[in-house]
Amino acid sequence: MTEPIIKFDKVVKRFGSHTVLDHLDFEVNPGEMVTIIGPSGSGKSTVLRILMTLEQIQDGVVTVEGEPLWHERKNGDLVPASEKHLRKMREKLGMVFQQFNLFPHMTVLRNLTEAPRQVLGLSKKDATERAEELLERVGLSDQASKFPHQLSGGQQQRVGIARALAMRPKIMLFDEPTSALDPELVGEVLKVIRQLANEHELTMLLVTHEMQFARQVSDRVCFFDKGRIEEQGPPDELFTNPKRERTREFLKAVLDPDA
Ligand SMILES: Nc1ncnc2c1ncn2[C@@H]1O[C@H](COP(=O)(O)OP(=O)(O)OP(=O)(O)O)[C@@H](O)[C@H]1O
Repeated sequence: MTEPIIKFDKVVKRFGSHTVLDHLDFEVNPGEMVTIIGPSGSGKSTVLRILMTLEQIQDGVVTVEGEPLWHERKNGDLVPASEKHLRKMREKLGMVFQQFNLFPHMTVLRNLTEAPRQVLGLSKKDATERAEELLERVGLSDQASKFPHQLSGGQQQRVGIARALAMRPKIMLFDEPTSALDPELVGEVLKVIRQLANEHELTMLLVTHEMQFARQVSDRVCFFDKGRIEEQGPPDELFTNPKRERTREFLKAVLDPDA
């Protein structure tokens, strides 16, 4: 049996007295494309932020490629992770944010070369070659010398995807990557994500409100509610024949809001 590349084992996440993830068990297999859907506040983004080490957990264990993320093994025990361990683990993951989060004062090319040079120690030539190849993949070869504010939202988000890919992560996390975009710009970003999913080289975890897209590209859809997975399965099953009442209510509300 394949070992999961991501595993949440009874993970608890609280903000003050508010429990956002309640003993969450969740696994993703290598090369899998998993979409997380669910109501606002159900903890979807928190799952990604924990994986990106942007949020700490209060209980349970998260493992990435079989190694604990927030802990280190010392003499057979799990102890809180050092900054060095977190840095090493973080290199396995890339994240694309809702608000793009590009460096505003750097050109598109520099946005892509900065981390590979600073963090991975690539030469300027190698980082530039890698960046140019990625810009071609996301259809932005002619925009390399522009600054982010000179691009449309859809183009900025494609730079955001290329920038995350420039670090050659094994896992890509997408946090509602199209929700800040004008409707006519959503398609160009989904097209790039679809290409990546079709290549099957990366493990991908996508939080989205784009239900049709989730249905088309995912290997598995997880419906989150109140910090737990209420239901999960292949998209055709979950969308056409949801087993849980809560899933049915949610899908009805988002797919047929006027009914
Ligand atoms: N830094 C924080 N401090 C306090 N509460 C937070 C913080 N971040 C998130 N929360 C709370 O945690 C809960 C889950 O947030 P999360 O962003 O994971 O939800 P979500 O399912 O992604 O929702 P949405 O679809 O609206 O983005 C929410 O109730 C939110 O208010």
